Amino acid sequence: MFSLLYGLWKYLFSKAEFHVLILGIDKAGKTTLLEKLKTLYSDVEGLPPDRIVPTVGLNIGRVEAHKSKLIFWDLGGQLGLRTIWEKYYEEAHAVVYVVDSASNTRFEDTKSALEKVLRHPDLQGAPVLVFANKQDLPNAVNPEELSRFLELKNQKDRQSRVQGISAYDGSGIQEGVLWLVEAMRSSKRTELLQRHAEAAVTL
Ligand SMILES: Nc1nc2c(ncn2[C@@H]2O[C@H](COP(=O)(O)OP(=O)(O)OP(=O)(O)O)[C@@H](O)[C@H]2O)c(=O)[nH]1
Ligand SMILES: [Mg+2]
Repeated sequence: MFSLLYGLWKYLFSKAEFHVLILGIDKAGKTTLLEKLKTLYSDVEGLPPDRIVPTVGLNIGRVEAHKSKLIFWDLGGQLGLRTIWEKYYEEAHAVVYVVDSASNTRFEDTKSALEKVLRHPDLQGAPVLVFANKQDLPNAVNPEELSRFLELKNQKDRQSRVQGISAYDGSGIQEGVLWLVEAMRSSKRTELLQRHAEAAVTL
């Protein structure tokens, strides 16, 4: 009886928890974004951009947004560090892929790294939100153009969206996060991860 009531209580009142991977090649602005997310969605003031260094390990940010707990994992994007990304795929509900919209010489690199991420079987069905970052720069490519270049429309088994943002001034971030939470709430992958978690508790 207790477990039934506890289950009902949990269902009604506990907040859904989602793991979100922040990926993208080096210097895209992933850690700057993570720190901005902390400022926007938690009591903790994130680090200012001039105190952020290239990521070698893992940065974690826990925030609450739209009645959900979001745990962001930010990994390093340097070529030699990208092999670590896949260790986190299995447990991720979704991917935020950050692109430096003002660095067109690196668009091919960013596109092939993204394609590799989305091809991986451990990320099957995971919604992907591309943040076209650095929109504050005058030479930034707009999100529509970037979307055409990345050919995300070809993604049949997942929800995807490209959103223009600036991790400096925060513009566009909340709009993107709202989309992401809704996408995760309705995705089959979330159901699957939930079933895995329940099975692990029963064992
Ligand atoms: N103009 C502008 N610069 C940005 C923005 N976001 C990040 N940057 C700058 O871009 C550079 C790289 O930012 P990081 O956040 O360290 O990039 P990263 O993707 O975490 O890089 P790695 O950790 O090496 O993978 C820094 O000089 C930032 O200040 C932005 O929205 N606008
Ligand atoms: Mg970083």
